Amino acid sequence: YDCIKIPDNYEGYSLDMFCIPKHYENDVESILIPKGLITDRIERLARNICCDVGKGPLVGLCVLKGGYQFFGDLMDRIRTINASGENSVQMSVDFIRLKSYEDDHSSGEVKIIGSDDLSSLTGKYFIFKQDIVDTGATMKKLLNTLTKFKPASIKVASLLVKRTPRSTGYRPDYIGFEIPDKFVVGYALDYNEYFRDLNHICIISETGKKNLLF
Ligand SMILES: Oc1ncnc2c1N=NC2
Repeated sequence: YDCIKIPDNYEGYSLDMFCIPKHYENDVESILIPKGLITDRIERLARNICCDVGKGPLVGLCVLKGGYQFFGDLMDRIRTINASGENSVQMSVDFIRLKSYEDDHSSGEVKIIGSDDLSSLTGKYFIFKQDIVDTGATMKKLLNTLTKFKPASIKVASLLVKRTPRSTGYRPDYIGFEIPDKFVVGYALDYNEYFRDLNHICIISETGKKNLLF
């Protein structure tokens, strides 16, 4: 499947065109992807996934924290499709957090914490929901770690993929938008835990970067 490619020189929408919480109006440069566009794009991603997954069962794996908004919205659309379509897919969910090993040179694996029981993955179809794939390094490590559990198939859905020279070239199976190499926030994407309560995907301002540092 192809995805929506936002060009490098795209400036986004002015803050005056949409609603931004007052507490962020100085920390955001422009609106890159308004919430409504995200919602409509997710509806199509859900249809693509349902077409491919066949009879399932499907395990939806949410990579916290950044993925929770995308995960919730995508699973909601898949449920709607299941409720109305002629073929439906039984779904379950699991939530994981990732910690890269302290001695980061490690065997290209990441530590997965918080999931119920990864051995339940064996023989199941599954869809990862990732908020953003930047270099793709974490995703590759994660897939390394998970294939050990012999799932029937692993597919990855990412709302965003960054066009960056630092990319490992990893491409998820379902992508919402390909974006320029800029730091984006909102729709659960954070900067030092800020902006998770911002609906639209925005470009952070220089002021924001300075004010909201650790
Ligand atoms: O642009 C980004 N915004 C938030 N979080 C991350 C980003 N890139 N990698 C992680």
